[in-house]
Amino acid sequence: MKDIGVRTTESNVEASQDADLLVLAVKPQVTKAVCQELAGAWAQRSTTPLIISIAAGITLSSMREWLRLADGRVPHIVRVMPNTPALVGEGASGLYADEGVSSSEKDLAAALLASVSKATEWVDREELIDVVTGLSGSGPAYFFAMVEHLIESGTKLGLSREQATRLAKQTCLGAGKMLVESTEEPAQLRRNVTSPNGTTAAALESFEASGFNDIVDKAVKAATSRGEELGKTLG
Ligand SMILES: NC(=O)C1=CN([C@@H]2O[C@H](COP(=O)(O)OP(=O)(O)OC[C@H]3O[C@@H](n4cnc5c(N)ncnc54)[C@H](OP(=O)(O)O)[C@@H]3O)[C@@H](O)[C@H]2O)C=CC1
Ligand SMILES: O=C(O)[C@@H]1CCC=N1
Repeated sequence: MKDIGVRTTESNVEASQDADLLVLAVKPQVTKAVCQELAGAWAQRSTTPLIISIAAGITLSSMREWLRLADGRVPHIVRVMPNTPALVGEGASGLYADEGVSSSEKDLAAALLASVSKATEWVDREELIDVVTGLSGSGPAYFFAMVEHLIESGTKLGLSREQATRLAKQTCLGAGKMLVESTEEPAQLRRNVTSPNGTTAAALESFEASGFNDIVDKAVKAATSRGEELGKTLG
């Protein structure tokens, strides 16, 4: 971290001491304890940092309660939901802030997320952050699972694992690139691959017969509901 000028510490209090902005990136189960630790340490500060929380499910009202200072002041909080492709500068992120957050604070949060995200979407109701979590927060894992299964299928049908891996990964990357670079809708891109009575049609009919749409719908709902549940049980 020294070569990029970042100071590190294992103390939350020390890390937050002079901060104007604090990214709260601990697990939902740890968020309450960390917030309370910080609020206790900030009693003497004249200003508090802007908090950007990435914790799945944890609501603004819970965090406000935990971060409330002894004199009643409450730091401003923006809830965001990034995803792991942020690690390669290709993140997709959702953000929510209510009326207590100023427009310059919102701009700061959006700029931070935009530095690692290609899609940065504000939502206008807090509960939609759970939907963003179910779609794009958890979403990379859905595509990784799909690629894992494509590799297994290709291997079972006779390709070497290495060949199947290279073909599946590049197919995912190529399809992703077309999705973001093409002016055509995803459905049209799908139709372009699907020759009448051809191989793609056979695969898509198999997907449909296995209830593919329902599988995706249920999975996104399951992740969204889990976010809501985390908020209720840990709040
Ligand atoms: N994983 C993902 O794709 C996404 C995760 N999120 C959210 O990000 C948060 C972190 O998730 P994830 O990165 O998967 O979890 P990890 O367990 O990988 O990371 C949690 C981090 O918190 C640190 N930590 C644990 N306890 C404390 C503490 N008391 N004070 C300070 N730091 C602490 C851990 O350090 P150590 O390892 O030393 O214990 C670790 O570095 C969650 O709230 C999750 O909902 C949001 C979007 C996407
Ligand atoms: O699985 C999780 O709970 C976190 C939130 C979004 C992605 N990973």
